Amino acid sequence: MSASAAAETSAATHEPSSAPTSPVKGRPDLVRVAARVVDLHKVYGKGEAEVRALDGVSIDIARGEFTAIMGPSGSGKSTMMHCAAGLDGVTSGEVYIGDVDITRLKDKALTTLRRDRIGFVFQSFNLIPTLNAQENILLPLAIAGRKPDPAWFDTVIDTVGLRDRLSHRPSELSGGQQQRVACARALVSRPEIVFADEPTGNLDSTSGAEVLGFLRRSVDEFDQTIVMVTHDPVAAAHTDRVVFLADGHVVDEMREPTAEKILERMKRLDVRVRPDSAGA
Ligand SMILES: Nc1ncnc2c1ncn2[C@@H]1O[C@H](COP(=O)(O)OP(=O)(O)OP(=O)(O)O)[C@@H](O)[C@H]1O
Repeated sequence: MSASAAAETSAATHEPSSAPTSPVKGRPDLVRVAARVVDLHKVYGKGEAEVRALDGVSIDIARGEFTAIMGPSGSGKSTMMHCAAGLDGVTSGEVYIGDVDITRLKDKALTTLRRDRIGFVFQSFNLIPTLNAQENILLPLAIAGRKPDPAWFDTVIDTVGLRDRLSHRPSELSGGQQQRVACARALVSRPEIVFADEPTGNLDSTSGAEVLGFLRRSVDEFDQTIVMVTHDPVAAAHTDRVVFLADGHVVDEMREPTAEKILERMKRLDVRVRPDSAGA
């Protein structure tokens, strides 16, 4: 995705995240759920080249929780996140953001929903090189024709610790600082949910810990909902809940995760996926 497209999809209203909480008719359970995928299937290719990347995945993402999606390489993590965030179409199944099944939306409505209700953080930051940090952070709101809430902007800037870097361009910032700009950009519009795809994948452990600390604070202090795809058990240990995928299926989940417990679980998944490594 281009940086501008990423910025556009990050744009959102600055209404608080409580926006659309009315239950789907007959589905009062959806009130507590920020996002939900139901029996999701995603098939790439045809015939001999067919890959069943997701094979009946159902996950509820509770409001105000930090959820990690983990699993071996090729297990379907990125596909799941892209389908859940409306960046990719599904083969079958339902995907709810709040109470809206986004698989039923036409392109324009889907683009608007992504812009107004979802924040994105990508591994590669996706900042606009010619804009300074403040302009990057505010770009999605500018594209949406909205003004930032000054008090909320201040809160976000202080939380990510970027106050003295606002006039710097991305090339003048460290990787960790750039990712904090990207996090601020995702959060300044108060989206209902933030999807983060390997947000610490390009960072050293210190910068990664800073970014994860910030994401954690945004959940604890601002009631943000975050879904993060990661390979890193240390990163996933910052979350409330880890959902494990293998071969396009949800195979387990863990609450109050620790890096040790996650590592142990991942080892068993790797053995399942690659039986040859069982004795290794
Ligand atoms: N555009 C595509 N066309 C064909 N196959 C694809 C495509 N995208 C993904 N796949 C396949 O779908 C399966 C799931 O891929 P996905 O990228 O979701 O896995 P992942 O768990 O995110 O992997 P990784 O940890 O390596 O990033 C893999 O077998 C992959 O090769």
